Amino acid sequence: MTLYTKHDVLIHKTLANVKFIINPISGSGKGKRTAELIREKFNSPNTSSEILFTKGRDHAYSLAKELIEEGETSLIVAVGGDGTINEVASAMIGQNIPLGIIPIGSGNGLARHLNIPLNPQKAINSLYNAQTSFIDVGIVNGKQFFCTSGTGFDAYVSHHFAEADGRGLINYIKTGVQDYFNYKANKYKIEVDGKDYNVDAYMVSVANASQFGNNAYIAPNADISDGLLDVVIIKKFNKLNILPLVFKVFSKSLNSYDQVMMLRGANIKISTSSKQNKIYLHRDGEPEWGEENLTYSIKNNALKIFV
Ligand SMILES: Nc1ncnc2c1ncn2[C@@H]1O[C@H](COP(=O)(O)OP(=O)(O)OP(=O)(O)O)[C@@H](O)[C@H]1O
Repeated sequence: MTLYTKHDVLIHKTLANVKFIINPISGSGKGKRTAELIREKFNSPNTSSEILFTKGRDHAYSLAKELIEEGETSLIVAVGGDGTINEVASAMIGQNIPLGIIPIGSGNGLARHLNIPLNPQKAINSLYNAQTSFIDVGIVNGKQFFCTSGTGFDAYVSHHFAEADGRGLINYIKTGVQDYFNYKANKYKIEVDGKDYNVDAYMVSVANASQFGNNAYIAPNADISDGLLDVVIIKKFNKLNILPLVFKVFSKSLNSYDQVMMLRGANIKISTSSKQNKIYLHRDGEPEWGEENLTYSIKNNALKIFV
């Protein structure tokens, strides 16, 4: 007689009807190969699975929305980078169906934070050992983010990266280096849970997870289910001193850099001024335009995940 544990039963139920939403252009384009690996692994008669490819921006959101409305899916797996995860997860907030992740993006910040394997085969296999948990959802001006958001230099780079010829880490570094010498600091008024700060800064990041991706730890102590957002302000500094800053970002020690200010709170307002009346913003690395006043809040443990 076979004895099944509670965990076996959970896995069996969650993998009974799995839908994979794949972004074919994420990262360096591993989508098609990952689809083959999924087909090989999910070919047992006990599980039903389907693979859907996205066709452009926001398509992952509408695919996930349709799957939820149909009501037959037991698990939706986002196969892509942070932008794809953002679209799929935005449709799944407050739902009972959990989100799985197979990271094939350029930065994979959320997947790295959650310790999901970056090798597609290992990430697929890890679904068979996954557990259900919940993470917070960040909101900026009414729209969701799950990893990081912010305004200033990181948002400026995200706009130019979206226009670059290719994706992947190398293109991201090229864009960042080109932008670094053009970008100028701005004055910001930042309110965190009712307390005001006035700063001259290169960027103001708001983090739910600890990193942008590629192990660039912008908020090394961020906790993804504490109901709080980490606000990281990189104040104006001598641009020639970039190397110690970069070193601290990649060694998880940005909090010890003297031109960095770290705050934490649930309700955050960021105000600045710009000649165009709109400012560079990003949500999970995807470029957007924000108004001169940004309002951030958080929904505690509003997304069910299976990782
Ligand atoms: N078929 C498609 N063609 C072009 N763009 C697409 C397609 N499907 C989705 N997109 C868009 O691709 C963009 C990038 O996706 P994603 O974030 O997954 O990859 P990435 O940027 O390489 O990884 P990361 O965010 O981890 O750095 C998103 O804006 C998404 O909406």
